[in-house]
Amino acid sequence: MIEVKNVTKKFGKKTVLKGVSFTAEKGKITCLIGINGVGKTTIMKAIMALTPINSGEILINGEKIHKGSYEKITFIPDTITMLPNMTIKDAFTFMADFYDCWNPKRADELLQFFRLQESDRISELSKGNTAKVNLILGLALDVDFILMDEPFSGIDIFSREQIADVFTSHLIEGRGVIITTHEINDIEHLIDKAVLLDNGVVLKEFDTEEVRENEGKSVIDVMREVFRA
Ligand SMILES: Nc1ncnc2c1ncn2[C@@H]1O[C@H](COP(=O)(O)OP(=O)(O)OP(=O)(O)O)[C@@H](O)[C@H]1O
Repeated sequence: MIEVKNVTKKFGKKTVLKGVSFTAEKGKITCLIGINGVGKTTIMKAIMALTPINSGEILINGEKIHKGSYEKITFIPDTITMLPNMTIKDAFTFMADFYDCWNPKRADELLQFFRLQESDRISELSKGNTAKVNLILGLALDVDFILMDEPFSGIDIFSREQIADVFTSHLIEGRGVIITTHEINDIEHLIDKAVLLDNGVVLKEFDTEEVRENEGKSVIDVMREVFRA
């Protein structure tokens, strides 16, 4: 489980996270939802210890993040980190050299799933295909938790649908996923937990199935209630 406990984060004088708490479980998809600039990426970076926090605590399977945690958790940013002149094959080789937990079989399976070729050059990929390669590089790591920053941002409907299909496939099963989005429509039916954020504060954290069954409400219904209150 990932536990984010009362985390605050300042950039200069600006407090961006104001006591953020929530949990994300293994085997579930947790979605951080909020408009641009509310602090979603900052939370992801804080979980990965890529940005220092001012107070609070973040635990991964009960432990503070340390060097060894990077074999348990990975972060897929919203831009690709590979060099543009690399082919997908080069990127896979780089990942295999760098990470002990790289799973080449799953990488190939994902490549087929997205109908991409190993010889495709990163610089020549469309925006949608770049997002897919980025996703493959994260999903092919055998880790417990996968953090994805805006995986659906700025890509066409068919690519979005294909990426959504991955979320319901065996390629993700059993792992904990945290996604950020400001656009819930495509993934509403996929997520197990929603964390509604505004201005560095968690307004509501809820189990989507529970709310659907007990209150007959969709995630969007709850968002309307909370964000428009
Ligand atoms: N390195 C930084 N230095 C100063 N301010 C920063 C830095 N990184 C983020 N911020 C500020 O922190 C706030 C939250 O940014 P963050 O990127 O976490 O938001 P977000 O919810 O992910 O937004 P988006 O949906 O646009 O990606 C913004 O006001 C942003 O300008």
